[in-house]
Amino acid sequence: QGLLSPLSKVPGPWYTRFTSLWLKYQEFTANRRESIHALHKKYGPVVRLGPNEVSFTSLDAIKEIYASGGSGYDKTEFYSLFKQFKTKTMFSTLPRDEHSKRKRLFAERYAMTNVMKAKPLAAINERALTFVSQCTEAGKKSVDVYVLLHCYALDCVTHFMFSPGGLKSLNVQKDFDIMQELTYHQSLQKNLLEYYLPTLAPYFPSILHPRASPQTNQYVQEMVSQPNVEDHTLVEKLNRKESNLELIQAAAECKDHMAAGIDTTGDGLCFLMWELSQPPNLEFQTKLRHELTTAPADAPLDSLVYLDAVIKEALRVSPPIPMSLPRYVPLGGRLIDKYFMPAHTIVSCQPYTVHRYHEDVFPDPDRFYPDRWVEEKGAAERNRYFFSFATGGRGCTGKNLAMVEMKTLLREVYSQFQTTVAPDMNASMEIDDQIIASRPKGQSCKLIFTPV
Ligand code: HEM
Repeated sequence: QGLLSPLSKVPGPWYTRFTSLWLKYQEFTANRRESIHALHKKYGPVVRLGPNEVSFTSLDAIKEIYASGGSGYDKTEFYSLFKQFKTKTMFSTLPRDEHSKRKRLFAERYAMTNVMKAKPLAAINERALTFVSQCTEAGKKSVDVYVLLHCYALDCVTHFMFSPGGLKSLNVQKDFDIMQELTYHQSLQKNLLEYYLPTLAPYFPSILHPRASPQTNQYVQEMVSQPNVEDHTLVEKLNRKESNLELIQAAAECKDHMAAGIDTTGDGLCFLMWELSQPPNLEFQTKLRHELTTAPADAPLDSLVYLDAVIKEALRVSPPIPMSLPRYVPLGGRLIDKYFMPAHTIVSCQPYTVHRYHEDVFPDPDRFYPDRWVEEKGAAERNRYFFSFATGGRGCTGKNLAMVEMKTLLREVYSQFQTTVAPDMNASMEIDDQIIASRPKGQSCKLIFTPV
């Protein structure tokens, strides 16, 4: 099969024709993303990862895999790992038709017009001010922003879904416990075992099962049956009769969005503030502060172009979901980047590599350099290659919410403070891969906030 397969023309190490053991080894040792990236550097824009798996980097491949026909190809069983309360959610629905029915429920809630309504905005603003007051209170002492940013992201997303029942983990201990339950866990290998041995998984001893999150489960279940929720919230929509969801399905969706919204936004902001606090990058902070302090107080978030550039650059260099987003080639097979892929081949692109491979689009790609986003020349091309939120019908539902959360917080912080790396910061900020997302390895990022 190795030599006769239509995939035999795809470049890659010889052993990938015969076995997927190499790839599985990289996955279990949390090295999948880096090793795929190294293969692309050695073999080019298309590489074979295993007998039935190929990785791509080009814009044509991205469009074909993730956006052809609107939602691109079906997801693989990998996504079944992301069920909640043993129930399928929009994210873990594999076939595209079934997915688009469910998606219709969410589109209006996550649209910018809903996110920007007075009530959801007021909740985000209030949380950003609480974040800032904690930085002020710390005075000259260091602040662990890794912790606070996860609290901020959790508080914002739960307010959006459940107001008035949103969490206040930034300043309420029992809510903080929920943030901890969701953030500090190590389930990569356990999730992979469940993925590769699905028939044995029910018989695993409990130590091999991914983490449980009892406090979160209880909170979400209480929130979905909460009376008198505000009009803009997600749960208000999910609980409508015409939405046709059982209570457990609504709870599963909400828990999924909570999980999707905490580490991504939290880690994205954390990598961003860490980058901005590096001594050579303080000049970018100065430019950002200039934009924020010279703009009128009521300037719309979208008019702050340098703020947008800083966020895009942070999400480009350290995408919170940096790893392959696997899909199946549909019946009949498809031609992708001139290679014929038979039906059911697993194909993917990984944001980490998409953002680094094309040096004509992103010169000096490992460097954090926000100014590249404000250059007019090449702007359309850069935006086309920006893949942190994926693309097409299965791209990030929460993108608008995440952008508004990030912009609101950064506007508050960088118009009032300069941040620098704290002398007692010794945790690693290396990208540490989880099952699909990543996080800073040391799970701590200490900065000093100096009022300006
Ligand atoms: C900086 C922050 C964020 C980043 C970088 C991000 C990134 C992504 C990416 C790359 C995907 C596609 C994953 C795949 O195809 O496997 C995705 C999907 C998704 N995201 Fe986000 N996300 C962020 C914030 C959020 C927030 C705040 C929410 C919700 C409140 C959210 C909810 C979702 C949902 C529900 C999906 C599944 C969409 C579907 O299956 O149709 N995300 N996100």
